[in-house]
Amino acid sequence: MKPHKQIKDWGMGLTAPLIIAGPCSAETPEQIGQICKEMKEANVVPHLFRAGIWKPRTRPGSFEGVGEEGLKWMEIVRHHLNIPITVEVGNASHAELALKHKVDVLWIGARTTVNPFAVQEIAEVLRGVDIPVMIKNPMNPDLELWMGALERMYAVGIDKLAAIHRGFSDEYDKRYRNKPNWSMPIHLKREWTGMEVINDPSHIVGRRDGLLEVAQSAMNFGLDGLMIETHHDPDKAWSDAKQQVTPARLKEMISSVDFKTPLENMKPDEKLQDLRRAVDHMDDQLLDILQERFAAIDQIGAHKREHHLTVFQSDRWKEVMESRTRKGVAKHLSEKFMKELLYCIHEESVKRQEKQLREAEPIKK
Ligand SMILES: C=C(O[C@@H]1C=C(C(=O)O)C=C[C@H]1O)C(=O)O
Repeated sequence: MKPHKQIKDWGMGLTAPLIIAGPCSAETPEQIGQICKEMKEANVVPHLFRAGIWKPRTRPGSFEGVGEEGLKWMEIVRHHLNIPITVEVGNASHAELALKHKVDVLWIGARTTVNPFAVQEIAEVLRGVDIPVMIKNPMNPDLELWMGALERMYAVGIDKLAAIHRGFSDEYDKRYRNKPNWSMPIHLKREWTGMEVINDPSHIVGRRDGLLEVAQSAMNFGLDGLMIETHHDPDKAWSDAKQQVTPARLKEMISSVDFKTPLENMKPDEKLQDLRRAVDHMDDQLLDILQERFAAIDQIGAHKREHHLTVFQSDRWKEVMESRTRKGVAKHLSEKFMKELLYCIHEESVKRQEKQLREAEPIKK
């Protein structure tokens, strides 16, 4: 597959870390004008201005966005700040209207990403159009669905792509509106080389406090930008009042975040090179040990075949799991990590042994 175009190649003078800010919803032309004015005064002009035009609300009856009219107000942003604009599109007609009003960048929200029909319909409208699209993670932590939406865009010729991590709904963990799952963006970056992932702390936290902490974690993990909902009078906002910040606060936040450098295009220094050589050596040792362990597992498998024993032995497995987890925890490895590691090793052991049995004794008909 030919590589997609990263933010720096979108032809808009943008670079990562990308800062996207603007209100949850466009409300009135005055509101958009006031936010722009305060951004300018606070000297915090984002790279990309966001505004929700159509709001997917959980239940009908609350403010559902101003619709097409709001797209006309985006001219106000161009006039005051002269920066590109991004809006969310949730269906084909939104996409048509956004193109008609020359929106610069589109994003697809979490509630749309979960639905391949809707994503495909939007993709059909965008077929052959040169416009960047950002895809928010689906509501549930399903990497395939997230990748699928990016692939649907890529398949119709949209090669200017980025993803947005906005967290996942979690009915038990009330610390967050949408709990971050840092493994997901990292996994996406591993699966799709060069895919940039913007972080959306506003939807993750759902409140003003705690935004900075999440934004910093995103930068520590190596994410590629921040989308922060910004309103001149957050408490009076027509949607998401609790999580929006003023332009002045946005400025403080952006100044306090420590934007880290990805090493990708730089030569690591001597110290890092030495430490990585040590890690390379230890990984080789780990592999040698694993090879020896699986050789022993194979011998146990041969013994089981001879004595007609099942491969899975629950008592032994329980003992292995409990004792190794205890030892690992004593060595400051987390219990979760120990369990996942041991599950993975055990799964491979029983699969190898079962294959041994199957191949040694083909089923006779
Ligand atoms: C190796 C064995 O087979 C399986 C694999 C185990 C392991 O990987 O440690 C433990 C128990 C069994 O489910 C065994 O029975 O000892």
